[in-house]
Amino acid sequence: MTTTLPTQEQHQALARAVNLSEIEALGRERLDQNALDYYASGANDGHTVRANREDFARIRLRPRMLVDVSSIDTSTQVLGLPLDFPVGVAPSAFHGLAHPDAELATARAAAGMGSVMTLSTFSNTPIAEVGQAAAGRFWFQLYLLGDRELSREIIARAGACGARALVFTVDAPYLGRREANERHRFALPPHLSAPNVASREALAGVETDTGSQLTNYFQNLVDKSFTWNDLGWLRAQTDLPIVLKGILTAEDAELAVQHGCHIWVSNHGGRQLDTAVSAISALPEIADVVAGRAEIYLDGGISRGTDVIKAVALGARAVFLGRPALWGLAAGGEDGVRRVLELLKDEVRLALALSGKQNLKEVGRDLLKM
Ligand SMILES: Cc1cc2nc3c(=O)[nH]c(=O)nc-3n(C[C@H](O)[C@H](O)[C@H](O)COP(=O)(O)O)c2cc1C
Ligand SMILES: CCCCC(=O)C(=O)O
Repeated sequence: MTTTLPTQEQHQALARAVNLSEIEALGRERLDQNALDYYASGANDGHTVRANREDFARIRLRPRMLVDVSSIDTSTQVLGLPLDFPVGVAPSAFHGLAHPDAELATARAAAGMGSVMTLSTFSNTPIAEVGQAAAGRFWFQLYLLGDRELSREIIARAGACGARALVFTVDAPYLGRREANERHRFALPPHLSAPNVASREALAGVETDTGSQLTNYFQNLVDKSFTWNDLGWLRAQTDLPIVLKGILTAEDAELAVQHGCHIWVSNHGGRQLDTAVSAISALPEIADVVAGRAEIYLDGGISRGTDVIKAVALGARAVFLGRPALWGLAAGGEDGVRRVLELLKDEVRLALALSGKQNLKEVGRDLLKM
């Protein structure tokens, strides 16, 4: 396996970056319009994309003083997998738009940092190769396809390649309308494909009459009729823990627990239903109803260590990064994703120390002024 090393200049720029938004600026510079539209966009007016960030900033902390914080432990476990800090990489399609090493770079960075990567069904790299690069530190994200037989094969392959969990995305029976992609007629460049689901030819043949190639491609492939009643079928396909990604209400969280699933609170980074609640504002009612019966994760708008500890305080066991990982990947491949994770890990440690907490177990709702 080859690795494309960052140039000296990229390496230095990454090392100088002091926060995730500086890495975002470096990443954006390196992307063309097609990729930038795809990575950055939210659905419609982008209200939910902004709310994800703003609602984190609105929550204020109640730090405690005169605590021995000479040693801080940021570690946790997700489904029995030890993490050095409570941050993983969320699934995102097409890492090849950001960097030639694509998902391999992301997987290596996450594994090297003691994190975990979630591999999208729509990766540009086959599951088997990513599984090797991730050294056991990966979950597989499933889009259930209309073709059940192919879905069954993909689920089996993920398990055989070492995935530790199946993350079933439930908020996207259709793709939300990302208007920048429609306007600029998004298309996957000819050198990239989605090897887990379909050949390059299948993708190239898709009509682009709505503007974005993606909308039609996705619509043709994904099962839009799947309901809670069908979860038994999914359960029968795998022994892996199942995590439902895209839960935003206490009602659905209760159903998830009743079906033996874990819960990933998410609005898909504001890319699906615009004006849906922010992820962090949905978390309290979900944590209350779940009451420890399942693990809870969250993504959407994480950019600071204080965001991470706020989510932990409200009941998340770990949080996941969508766009920030992609900006890092664009800015410098494996090096760039590693830098994103490193910066956030350091911020989590400092946020804990300045809050008067020695470890994540001490982080509860009393840390927050809502
Ligand atoms: C470019 C892009 C592609 C995505 N692709 C997928 C995907 O294939 N499957 C999925 O479940 N979620 C996908 N998501 C949603 C992310 O997993 C995650 O929910 C979201 O990005 C989190 O918000 P953040 O970007 O603010 O961190 C994608 C997000 C982005 C930005
Ligand atoms: C065709 C892949 C869709 C990926 C996705 O979930 C997103 O763009 O948000």
